[in-house]
Amino acid sequence: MPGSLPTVDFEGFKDGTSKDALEIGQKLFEACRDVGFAYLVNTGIPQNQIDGMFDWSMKLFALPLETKLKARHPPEGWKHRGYSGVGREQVSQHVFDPDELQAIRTGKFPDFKESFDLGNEDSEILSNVWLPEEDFPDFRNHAIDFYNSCREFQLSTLLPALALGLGLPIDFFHDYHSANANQLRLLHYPGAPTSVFESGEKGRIGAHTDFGTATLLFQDDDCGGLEVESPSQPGTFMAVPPVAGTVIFNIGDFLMRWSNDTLKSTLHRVRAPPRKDEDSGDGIVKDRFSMAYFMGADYDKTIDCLPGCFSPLRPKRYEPINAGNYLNKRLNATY
Ligand SMILES: O=C(O)CCC(=O)C(=O)O
Ligand SMILES: [Fe+2]
Repeated sequence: MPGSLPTVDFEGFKDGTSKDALEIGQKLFEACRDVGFAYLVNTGIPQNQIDGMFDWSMKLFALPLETKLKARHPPEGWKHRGYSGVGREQVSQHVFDPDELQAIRTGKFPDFKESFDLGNEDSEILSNVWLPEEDFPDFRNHAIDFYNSCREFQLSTLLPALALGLGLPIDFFHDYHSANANQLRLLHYPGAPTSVFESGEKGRIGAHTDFGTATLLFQDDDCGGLEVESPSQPGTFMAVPPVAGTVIFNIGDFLMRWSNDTLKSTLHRVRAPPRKDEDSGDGIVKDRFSMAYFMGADYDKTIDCLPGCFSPLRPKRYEPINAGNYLNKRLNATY
């Protein structure tokens, strides 16, 4: 078991009809019930594509701010598309001019990160926001291909495995995830002197739960800093270091509610990695890059407690709810 999370290996899952596939589903279910997080291996998402997307992400965030702002995130909180500058989330005003950026650098905003969001390229309601092709040629194609690889794994393997693990028909979740309402977020946490993280002046991402169905999280091999709340000791966070060849998976609040709280949407955060023993001076905490693929349910679907997750002894805790209403309410709250 790398680190402190369970590992689920999808080798041999194929079309999901074998006994091995059922066991994989059960293992995934147990991880989601007991921890809400797992390391996944053999997802079929090509490693060279993951590495390549990290390279694109690094190049994107290294562009001048004026260029990145050509793909500025729309002002509506629910339209998670395009570029958000450092400090944009959590605050209500735009903070894009250099003086304000300096204010952020000197500690006005605790979440020290910038991000770029994209989703279904064919969506009419929620269209992608790209940089002009001449400013950053080929990025668009690569980002869409990577999004599609994540979606392929989600539909061909992950959701079927989850359905099997919950004792549901293998295609149960497909009807609720057919509209391609997912989001890929590229994240960059700039480096800074160790002391500003230690003093609490800056953070990376505060403790939160994700709010959709589930998330695939890719973190760069180098930095570390992701922490997940311990299932046995609430309030205590355990380090979830990067492990080569794995993808991190976690449940979101929407699926937790749908499962009558059988599956856990677990608190997690990113902090600066701990200071190394030999580093007694004011060293620099490295930049960190990560990519999160948030799976979202179709906005027009209404969900009721999953079959098998309620009984006379464990009554339904929640009313049926429309996915669009639920997700929009949550999205608007963070921006
Ligand atoms: O950067 C990370 O590793 C975590 C990101 C995250 O939890 C999020 O964006 O919801
Ligand atoms: Fe998260």
